[in-house]
Amino acid sequence: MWRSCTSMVAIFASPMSRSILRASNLHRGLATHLARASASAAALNPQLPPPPTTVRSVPEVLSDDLPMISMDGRKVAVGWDTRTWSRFHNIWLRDHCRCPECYHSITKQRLLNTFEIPPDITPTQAEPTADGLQVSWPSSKPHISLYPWSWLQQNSYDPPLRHRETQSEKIMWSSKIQASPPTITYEEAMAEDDRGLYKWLSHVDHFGMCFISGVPPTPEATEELSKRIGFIRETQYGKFWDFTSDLAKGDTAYTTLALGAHTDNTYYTDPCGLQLFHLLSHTEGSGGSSLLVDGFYVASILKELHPDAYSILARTPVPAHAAGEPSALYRPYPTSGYPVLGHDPVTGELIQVRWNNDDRSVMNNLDPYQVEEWYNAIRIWHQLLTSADSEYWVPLGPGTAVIVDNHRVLHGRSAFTGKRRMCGAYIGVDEYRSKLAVLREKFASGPNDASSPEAGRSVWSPAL
Ligand SMILES: C[N+](C)(C)CCCC[C@H](N)C(=O)O
Ligand SMILES: O=C(O)CCC(=O)C(=O)O
Repeated sequence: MWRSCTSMVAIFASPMSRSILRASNLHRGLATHLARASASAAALNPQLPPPPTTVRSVPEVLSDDLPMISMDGRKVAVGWDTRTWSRFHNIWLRDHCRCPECYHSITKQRLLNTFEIPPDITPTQAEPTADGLQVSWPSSKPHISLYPWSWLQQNSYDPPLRHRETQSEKIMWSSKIQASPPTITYEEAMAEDDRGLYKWLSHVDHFGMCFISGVPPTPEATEELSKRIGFIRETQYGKFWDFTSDLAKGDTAYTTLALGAHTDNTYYTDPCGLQLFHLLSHTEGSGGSSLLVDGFYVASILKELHPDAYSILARTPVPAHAAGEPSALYRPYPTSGYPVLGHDPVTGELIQVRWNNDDRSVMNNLDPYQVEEWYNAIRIWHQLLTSADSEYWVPLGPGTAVIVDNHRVLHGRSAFTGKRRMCGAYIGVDEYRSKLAVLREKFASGPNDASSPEAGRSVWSPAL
């Protein structure tokens, strides 16, 4: 039902965007159109990171068919097959020795003093063994390092053999996702074996959001649910929030006004990673429906249809502030802010959307020759964000919470009347990603991960 390619796939796309995507055959096409568009965007604007690099895959090493090894004085080359060799600098290999003398097996910290390695260090021997590449180093007392084959393949840099941090599959969505939104039950999320928690965070990782049904309609239960992921991030709004339209805090969220699609915390250097909402009650009035928009989906359409607009949004920093509380005046550092579309400097992939037009400060860093171009770009961005194809309107209610990836999915609400009580919490992006990484170790570690529940995290874990 859902298809994916290496990094992003548009699903639940509507006719307009689907025709674009179908034109180039979804599987390959999306990756192609994203790569092509990022290549064109990068060509337009050198400040953009390079488009995603292509990587080769190599055969798994079998004990009866060990790689070839050669040395040239500065590097050790490993021949995976006749066509594919990886070259590792001697100093790089010595620096990455993970024997108990060089690397703390519990804390996973380097013990070796990198700066005592002679710049021209050269192995006395490098040979293939069933367990990996064994390198003997010259020293007053012999030092032997062993590098597992899978670790060398994972960390090959000349050439790159696979994405170091394989970008997990992002399943992009339009308003069509209302037919079958990612959902888990409260029981699953709270189950102590963490399988449901892993399912929950996997949905968030793939979709950028997930509903939780069957949540007891209380702030206490909602807070406990939030804490299943990690500690709640406290801000000027408090820790766990339980709010209504009383301007208890100096922000329009604490009014009855409509809020357009936005991401929170654009005024922080480090916007929160996740945001959980649970509508506890709404009486004596109407409206207050919730809005969700997949910022990655909209950005992929912007890139395809308006690469110049994408490019200027990817490179123009946007200042922001939270100044409604007398005791607080938040601005990001540097105060010039960050672009609407943030990219991984290594892979060139889109990794963050930062957009809140209400919280935006004075645009006093614009290139005078690009002022109208920037406004044209945000106008197109806004048009795409607010199209019927993009907007997923969902009336929340007691018992159903929703969590969103605040780096990808924009949220908002329609104006309302009456008494409306919303509660929720922020979770930091690193707390979210750490919990997901630990759950992946527990439930999805592959044969090469070298970690195990019994032995614990290996010093060769691909995450280190
Ligand atoms: C979530 N909570 C109601 C506590 C605060 C909302 C803050 C909204 C702020 N304008 C922003 O976009 O970050
Ligand atoms: O009240 C709502 O439904 C959402 C409020 C909001 O957008 C926010 O708190 O960031």
